[in-house]
Amino acid sequence: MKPVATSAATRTADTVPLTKSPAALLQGRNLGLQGQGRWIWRGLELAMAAGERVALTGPSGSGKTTLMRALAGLVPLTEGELVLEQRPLQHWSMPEYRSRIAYLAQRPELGDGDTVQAVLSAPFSYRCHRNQDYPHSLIEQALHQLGHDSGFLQRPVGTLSGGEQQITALLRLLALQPALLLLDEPTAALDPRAALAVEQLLDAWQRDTPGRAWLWSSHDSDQITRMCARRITLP
Ligand SMILES: Nc1ncnc2c1ncn2[C@@H]1O[C@H](COP(=O)(O)OP(=O)(O)OP(=O)(O)O)[C@@H](O)[C@H]1O
Repeated sequence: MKPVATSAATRTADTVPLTKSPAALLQGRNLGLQGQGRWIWRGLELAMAAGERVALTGPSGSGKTTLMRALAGLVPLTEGELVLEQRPLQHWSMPEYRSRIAYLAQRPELGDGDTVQAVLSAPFSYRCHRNQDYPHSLIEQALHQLGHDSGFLQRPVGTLSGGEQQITALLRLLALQPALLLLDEPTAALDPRAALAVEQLLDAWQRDTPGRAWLWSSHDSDQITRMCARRITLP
């Protein structure tokens, strides 16, 4: 894993040259994002292979959240190109792209009127997921692993704690079986025991199907060591 050289004016990240590899999952070339008249990051080169567990680290304000949002297609890049599974971003429909690469926000939006069950099953009514069935047993099993019974599914999301909202958002992503998870401080709102349960759940999710990968942002260096094999660091 050799860092790709960039000019002195640009930021660098740990990269792997993957252009021709059939296992290439996500590649970002010369990525740059401008916000309010300044570059948040620029000249980023990054690559992830199928099956990789990668950490995204860097000081507060270095742009980890904005990078994840850009990789997820939620924020348009100012410069650069994204290639997912050998296909440039512009050749994907956004719903299809977002079903392959899923972003878990630090403070996810769930609405406040619906139950957990309604939030989890809503994406399956979208056209892009019409060929997928809602995975009842996967969700039941995951809930059990996280220490909740099926009564959790009937809770109105407006009554959930921050940690419970994070868990609900994570389950919503896992139900759609993406290839790449972008996890933005996924356990920040959880107590240590619940955080460990989420780590175990994600570990099992990743091992379950070859090729599943994640990019995991956390300020907890012990967690990064447990959950990631290499890191991309923003300066
Ligand atoms: N939409 C936006 N427009 C302009 N600037 C933005 C926008 N979103 C974020 N920023 C700025 O980009 C910088 C990076 O923010 P970001 O939240 O990505 O950092 P971070 O590394 O995730 O921080 P933390 O570790 O504290 O969560 C900050 O200075 C932030 O104010």
